[in-house]
Amino acid sequence: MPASPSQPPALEAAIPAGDGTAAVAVRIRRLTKHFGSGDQRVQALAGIDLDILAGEMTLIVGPSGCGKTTLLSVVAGILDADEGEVSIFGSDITRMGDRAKTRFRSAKIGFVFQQYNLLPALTSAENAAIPLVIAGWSKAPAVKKAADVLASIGMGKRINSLPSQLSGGQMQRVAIARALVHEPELLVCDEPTAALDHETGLTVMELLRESAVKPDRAVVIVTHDNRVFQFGDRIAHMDDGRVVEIETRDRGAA
Ligand SMILES: Nc1ncnc2c1ncn2[C@@H]1O[C@H](COP(=O)(O)OP(=O)(O)OP(=O)(O)O)[C@@H](O)[C@H]1O
Repeated sequence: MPASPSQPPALEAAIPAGDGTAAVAVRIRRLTKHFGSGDQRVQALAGIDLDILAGEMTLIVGPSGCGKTTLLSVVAGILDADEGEVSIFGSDITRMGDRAKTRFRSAKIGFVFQQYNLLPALTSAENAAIPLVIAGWSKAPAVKKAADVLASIGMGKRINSLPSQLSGGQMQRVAIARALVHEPELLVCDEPTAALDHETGLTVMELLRESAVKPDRAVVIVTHDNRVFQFGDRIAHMDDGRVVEIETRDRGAA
């Protein structure tokens, strides 16, 4: 169980040592972030130290308001931290200017959200092709590659469907294809199963493990859903803006 927030563990306890073989994909040190000021001031991140390893799925869990989404947003370069370091495969995004960060984010990071955020007038393949078009690909090869990714995740018969013709689980598959199409080094997911029924949520987590966990890529998932904890290699428990415990799952024995 997570430690009590009144008894924060020693810094070393919050940093997984790993077995020395896995590369650190995301190195987070002394990360702080607050919102508001005066009476309204909220310390959302109170000094996060965490290593996220390549080749693993790391889950970030904890009670509502503990800072999970804030942490994910800073790691994804969507939100600026107050202080601290976030190095993604060696590049410290907290030191980048806005334009460099936007470029870095488009090239290196894929996103999956609770709401699928698909464009309603575009087909599955066109939606999934968006990161490639943003990266400068012309439409035909981008849609072709997106269709191949969709086919690889069981959506081959749905490449020409509009979002309104898809179930929630199918829309989330399209969102996963869109997140993976440009082969990002880091995949971040915010509550990817929250809008899905239990069975579909498990299928989406299995799909994320199969398609996204690779030796040279890291996957980070914020979730409330304790039914999907079994899919994580590492579970970082947060409370009150801190990482209070890291659980390691031996998936080889699972
Ligand atoms: N834009 C904002 N303005 C003001 N306060 C904010 C903002 N975003 C988050 N907070 C506050 O920061 C704290 C951490 O919020 P955050 O959304 O990161 O928590 P969470 O663990 O993701 O919560 P949940 O599980 O409910 O989504 C909370 O107290 C929240 O009210």
